[in-house]
Amino acid sequence: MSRLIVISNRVSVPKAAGAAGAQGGLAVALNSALREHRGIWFGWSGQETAEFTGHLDMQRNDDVTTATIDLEPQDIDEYYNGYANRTLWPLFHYRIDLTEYDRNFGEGYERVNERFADSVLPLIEPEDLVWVHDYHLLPLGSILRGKGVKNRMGLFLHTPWPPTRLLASLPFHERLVASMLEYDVIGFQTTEWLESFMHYVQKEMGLKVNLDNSIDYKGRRVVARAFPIGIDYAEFTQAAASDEAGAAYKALKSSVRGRKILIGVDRLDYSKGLGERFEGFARFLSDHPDQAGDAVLLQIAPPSRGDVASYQQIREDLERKTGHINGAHADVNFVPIRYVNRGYPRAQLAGYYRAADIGLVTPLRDGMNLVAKEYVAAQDPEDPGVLILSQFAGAALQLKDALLVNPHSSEHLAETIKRALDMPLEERKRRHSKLLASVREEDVIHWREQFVRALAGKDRNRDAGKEGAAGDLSHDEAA
Ligand SMILES: O=P(O)(O)OC[C@H]1O[C@H](O[C@H]2O[C@H](CO)[C@@H](O)[C@H](O)[C@H]2O)[C@H](O)[C@@H](O)[C@@H]1O
Ligand SMILES: O=c1ccn([C@@H]2O[C@H](COP(=O)(O)OP(=O)(O)O)[C@@H](O)[C@H]2O)c(=O)[nH]1
Repeated sequence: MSRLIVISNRVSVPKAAGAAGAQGGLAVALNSALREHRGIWFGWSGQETAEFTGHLDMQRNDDVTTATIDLEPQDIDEYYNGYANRTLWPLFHYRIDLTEYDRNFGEGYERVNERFADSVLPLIEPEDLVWVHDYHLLPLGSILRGKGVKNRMGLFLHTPWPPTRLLASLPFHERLVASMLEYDVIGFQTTEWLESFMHYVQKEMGLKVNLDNSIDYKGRRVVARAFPIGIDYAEFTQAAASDEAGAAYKALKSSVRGRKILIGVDRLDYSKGLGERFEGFARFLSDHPDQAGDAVLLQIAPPSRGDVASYQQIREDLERKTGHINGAHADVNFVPIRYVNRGYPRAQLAGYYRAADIGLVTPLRDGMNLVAKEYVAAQDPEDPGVLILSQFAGAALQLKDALLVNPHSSEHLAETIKRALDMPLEERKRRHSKLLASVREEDVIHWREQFVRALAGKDRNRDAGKEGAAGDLSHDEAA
């Protein structure tokens, strides 16, 4: 088995994982994938240093070797807070109103990608498979090729890929996409994002997409496919069975005194649709005064990317909105929205998920959304809660037995909350067993195996026409 060199913006040391609580889905997924492979996980330490030195901090924990570098403040500003999270993140989540273009961000992004390439280069051996993650590092493969790396290299994008007309608003978009075509494999979460990418390369670059999902570019062949990420089902269900989960379950249940519980768990990010969710819940409270005192929404929202103005803004907006809704609907011994700005370890989350009658996962746009899958995995199959899921989350393409909603419509959200609260046990069980089968089978191990197999070049030509393959598309007409 070839060694894996995994490269992502952030590296999370496994010992700390779970305890920190505020980590996103990427860290959760990669920790578990790396435990299975010999190899190295390389990226930014999350720390800053006065001046960039390129010093590699190597550590081995829990069978995962990590190699991290510190970045200097200008790098963090221009690359992470700048081009990654003020330009690409909003654009990739269809928010061109929030997308900022600044020449310095672009330069910082390229400089940090160069720094990543120079630092990881000595760690790459000839037979290694190189697996790069996410929008922070789109040009890394092309920079490594320029430095002589001949290894098989793949990119997996954890976010959506935007429609061509939106992407065309990004200065130098052609150069960015052309750099991605230096990878051997490009993976997306869903066929929807894959179709948008294929549309771009055909319409903007005039390239032909072959029937086996490949694109021929400058004498090389690149395969693009959908690989929907999953949760570490075995690890998660073990955490869900722990004493910590049991204690969290009991504490939450007893605190609501017999009321129904709705739960949301999201990084504090405008893409997660928290404001719209609160509006939908408020509408439910107004439309159903008879049930209004019987339901509590617990929203866990650890702060994220707090140096970026749009994240400061969403935090302020949500504080105002929560205060307003609670002011209008609270009683002396009852507050309808419990809004908590901190992260929790996953075992504790598992207990909260299980205690909740409804999982409210309503992003306006999301690459996948692992919280939706964790909510399903945490339920009691004999008395499961109901998952309400945004039609715009990548997860909606797999979790079709959830109650799918349009998160922009407070009316639709309110009606769906009512429907979920009134849903008979038999229907809850029927829906849950189908959701559970998908979450259990399409787990993170399946995701990793599928991607690594494609990266190793073992399934070329094999997947045309399968679910998730570009063979699903009409190549000239994909939108
Ligand atoms: O590292 P941060 O800036 O704190 O952000 C956390 C992660 O957020 C994003 O997660 C995405 O990956 C998930 C797993 O594939 C997916 O379920 C979710 O829909 C995505 O939003 C981001 O893409 C990661 O790079 C960040 O680490
Ligand atoms: O307090 C928290 C909030 C979230 N998470 C984890 O962070 C991940 C969020 O992943 P998701 O794909 O839903 O969204 P992302 O944050 O990556 O956009 C999930 O595994 C959550 O269990 C956590 O451990 N503690």
